[in-house]
Amino acid sequence: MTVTAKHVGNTRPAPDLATATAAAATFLDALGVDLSPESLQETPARMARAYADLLTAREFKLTTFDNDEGYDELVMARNIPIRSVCEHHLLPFIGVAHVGYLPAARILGLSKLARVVEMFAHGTQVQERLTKQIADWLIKELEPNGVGVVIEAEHLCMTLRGVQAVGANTITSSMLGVLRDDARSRGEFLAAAGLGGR
Ligand SMILES: Nc1nc2c(ncn2[C@@H]2O[C@H](COP(=O)(O)OP(=O)(O)OP(=O)(O)O)[C@@H](O)[C@H]2O)c(=O)[nH]1
Ligand SMILES: [Zn+2]
Repeated sequence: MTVTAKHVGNTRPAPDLATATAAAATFLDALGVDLSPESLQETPARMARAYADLLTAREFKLTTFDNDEGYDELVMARNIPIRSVCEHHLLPFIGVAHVGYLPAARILGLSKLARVVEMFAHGTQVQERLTKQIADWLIKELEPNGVGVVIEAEHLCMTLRGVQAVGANTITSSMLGVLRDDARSRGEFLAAAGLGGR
């Protein structure tokens, strides 16, 4: 199965770069940014491309394999990079995701954990929703015995501007199935995520 933005509920049309470039020029001009120096002339177009890049997910092939060995312990990818933009300020939030699951009938190609994260991160997001969407999607598509997702991220809207809480980061988690209900499995997952058992 090829996973496209539509499969993860994103039905936005493809970016219209010409309109976005014109709008970026108007926006910067209204903020008093002088676009006349040669080095800034391409800036509205760069800005449009940069935001289009942040908001457009890459499709991928969801490769799963039969769990021939009956492997039923935790499979976990740690420190998957996250780059997303907050829906309130359109400023990036960046950090890492730790994603794990307890296999049942199928196991997932390992890179696909990072690809699922990337797919949901491309768009306007809040960290809580991003965390839950990744976990819910994996439960539905892979039907494992459990899923855990932890995200640790710095929100630039909170560290560069506004309250300017430099160094603050936010941790969210979503645990489903056995990883939610069984204290030992949950503790093992959270310890592997660097959060200690809880
Ligand atoms: N829950 C949640 N809040 C977020 C996330 N990203 C940004 N925010 C918050 O969204 C809120 C928007 O608050 P507003 O009061 O409308 O905006 P603001 O006046 O710019 O707020 P300040 O950032 O406090 O200056 C802020 O508290 C942000 O920190 C996120 O992923 N999850
Ligand atoms: Zn924000």
